[in-house]
Amino acid sequence: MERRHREHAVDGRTLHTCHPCRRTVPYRIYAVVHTCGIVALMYHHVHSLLTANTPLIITCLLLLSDIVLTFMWATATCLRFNPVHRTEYPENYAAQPEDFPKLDVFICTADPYKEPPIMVVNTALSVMAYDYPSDKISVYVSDDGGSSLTLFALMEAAKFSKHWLPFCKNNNVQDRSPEVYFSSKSHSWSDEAEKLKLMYEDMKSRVEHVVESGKVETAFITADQFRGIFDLWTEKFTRHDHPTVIQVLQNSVTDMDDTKTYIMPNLIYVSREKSKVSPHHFKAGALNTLLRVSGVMTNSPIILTLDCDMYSNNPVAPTHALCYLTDPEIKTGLGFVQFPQKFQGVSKNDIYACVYKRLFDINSIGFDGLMGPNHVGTGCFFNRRVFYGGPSNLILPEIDELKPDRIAKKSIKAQDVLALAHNVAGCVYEHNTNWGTKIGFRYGSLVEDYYTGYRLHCKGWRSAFCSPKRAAFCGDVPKSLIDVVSQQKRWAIGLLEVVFSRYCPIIYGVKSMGLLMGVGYCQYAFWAFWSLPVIVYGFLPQLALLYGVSVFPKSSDPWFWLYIVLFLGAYAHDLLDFVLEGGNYGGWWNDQRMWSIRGFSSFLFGFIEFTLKTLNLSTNGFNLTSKTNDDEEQSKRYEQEIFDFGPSPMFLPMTTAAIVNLLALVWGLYGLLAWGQGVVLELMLASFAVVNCLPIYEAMMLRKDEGKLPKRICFLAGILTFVLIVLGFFFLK
Ligand SMILES: O=c1ccn([C@@H]2O[C@H](COP(=O)(O)OP(=O)(O)O[C@H]3O[C@H](CO)[C@@H](O)[C@H](O)[C@H]3O)[C@@H](O)[C@H]2O)c(=O)[nH]1
Ligand SMILES: [Mn+2]
Repeated sequence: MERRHREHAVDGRTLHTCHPCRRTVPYRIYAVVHTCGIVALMYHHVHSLLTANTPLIITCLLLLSDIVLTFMWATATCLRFNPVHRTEYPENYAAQPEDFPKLDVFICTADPYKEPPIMVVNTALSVMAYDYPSDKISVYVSDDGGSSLTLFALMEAAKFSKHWLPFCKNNNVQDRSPEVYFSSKSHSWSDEAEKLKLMYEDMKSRVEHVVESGKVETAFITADQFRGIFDLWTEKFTRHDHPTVIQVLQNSVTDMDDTKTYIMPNLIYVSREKSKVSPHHFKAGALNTLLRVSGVMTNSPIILTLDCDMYSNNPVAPTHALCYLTDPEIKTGLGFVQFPQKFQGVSKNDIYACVYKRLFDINSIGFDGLMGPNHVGTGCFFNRRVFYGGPSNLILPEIDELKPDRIAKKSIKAQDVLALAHNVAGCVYEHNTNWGTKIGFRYGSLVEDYYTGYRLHCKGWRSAFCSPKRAAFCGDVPKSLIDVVSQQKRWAIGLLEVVFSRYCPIIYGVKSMGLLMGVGYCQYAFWAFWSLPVIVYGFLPQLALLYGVSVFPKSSDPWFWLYIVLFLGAYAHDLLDFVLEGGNYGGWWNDQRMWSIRGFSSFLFGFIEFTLKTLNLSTNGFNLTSKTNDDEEQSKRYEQEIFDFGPSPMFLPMTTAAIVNLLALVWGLYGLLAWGQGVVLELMLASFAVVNCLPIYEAMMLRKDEGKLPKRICFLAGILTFVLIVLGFFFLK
């Protein structure tokens, strides 16, 4: 069989190759089989609707759920249509140091207490130390928390970098986040390393001390040039209301290490102006400010965006991206190169399914065979031009200094450059401009990453997925269930904002990008809709079982087998996707469990909050995911893979479902033994749910630790179960 293997070479040297996954053809064949199964199922539903031998409400709800499942299956199938794997050969990238393009790195942080400044420091250091000409790198840190603590930490980072960079480059260190390097046990320590370690610990304790004490004491400021800056933090300065602060902490033109051998990259602290009366558009707003500030100062053609918790783990990551971004054959239409988010410190079987294998790996290679992966917010190299209109229609910004192809020649410390930088970071700057609508990161959704990437694809830009063997970017995962479900609730709301906008992928997306890309994007957009089938299948058949009503075909009925085949097929397919992309079985099991947990919590509550927001009954913003884990008990539970619940109404529906399923199973088994007749499918479903719910029963009854399910939730779930059973009496009997 013909295998389409594509190879891209410049001057006879291969920069990257792309080949289709081997599973493509079997997947396509199976897709046809599964489609036939679904058609049959729909026929069956319509038939039961017409002949009405089960209560109407049951058939309707099941039909509706199956329509959602079918739609979601179709979206997944689009992304299984042509998955590809790419490889880059950074060693073949032959540019001389002076010919490397300039690179602007954006790092976002927003709260020194949820995102410890020492973490921001490590992220910044990891990119400053890239194997890349240092005079070409400019690191911009956006601080939406407007915190002097973060600024102080970055000053310390600048000082430490003068030792850290030479050390990494002389010793070819691979872990360029000092925290990771110094806590790893896998290498022997030279004297030099020991000395540096002390220096790092010293810096870390200073930073942590300052954060703890909540303010920067003058005694801590060692460099005279920075002494006056902290005076900006007056009484009136709050995180929601303050002037712009832009501070050049390191300048590649003047700063070198102590031995005067290495040039230091630019490091710039930016905290945009905030005022309670101007909307600031969360992260998208922060990134747009950085786009303009960096545009005024360095205007590099290539931009890397990072969240403060994603340090760079691979010193040649930028060269991997350059293999695509500088390839003359594809570069004009190439908008961005996306790396997957990878995580460290994940428990053995990833209990909360936080590595998001489907999101970051499986779907990405699926998209990559079409127009390219969606943007996931961090670890992404952009072509600056992408933010200014489609590949062939440039939209000019309001001032010449921001034109994407302008070459910035002036010093970043020049008075007029700094003045303009302050101006473009002001909170009224965007009024009556195209920022957020046609230029820059797009506003209007809490998932600005998904939304912006989507709009760029609609404009005709392509992207490439780059996943080197040594992970390029690593971050932390949330370590308690409440953090996980809250994060995903925010995502669900953001995605619903896209669905109910004029840019809904099912219409606008399909029109602009074609069927496969458009429907593929729906996989995320319609995420919250999963809650419907999850809830219906989690309650309805079980309640019916309690009243002896059978909603599925009996085991003697040929339709019975259709259910079995569709269920097994869908789950086996999912498992296969997972394992072929390097997952383990335990991880898959937890992933599918988290899927149903999300359905009962994040997605359901996302729907509710989105509705309230639309009706103007509530305003909810961007709730940061906490990145501190100083709760030792909690960390221990995470390592041991014990669920950590805690008090939240989001756990109520799933606790109720756990109780209902257990009751149904017991009742059904009793029926089977007592009367020798059983409703097999219902029983199978309930047992599957009960096995999935084991940690919930444990957390309700057997545990005493802080992470158990609070009594109040168990009690309410009991009441809710009772209510459902009573309701069932009226609707199902
Ligand atoms: O007003 C804000 C809010 C957030 N952030 C930054 O946004 C990033 C992501 O926030 P986080 O709380 O870590 O959210 P996650 O859910 O972990 O992030 C995922 O989802 C976000 C969209 O909801 C994307 O922006 C992220 O890249 C993606 O990793 C962090 O660096 C924050 O500092 C800001 O700069 N300003
Ligand atoms: Mn994050």
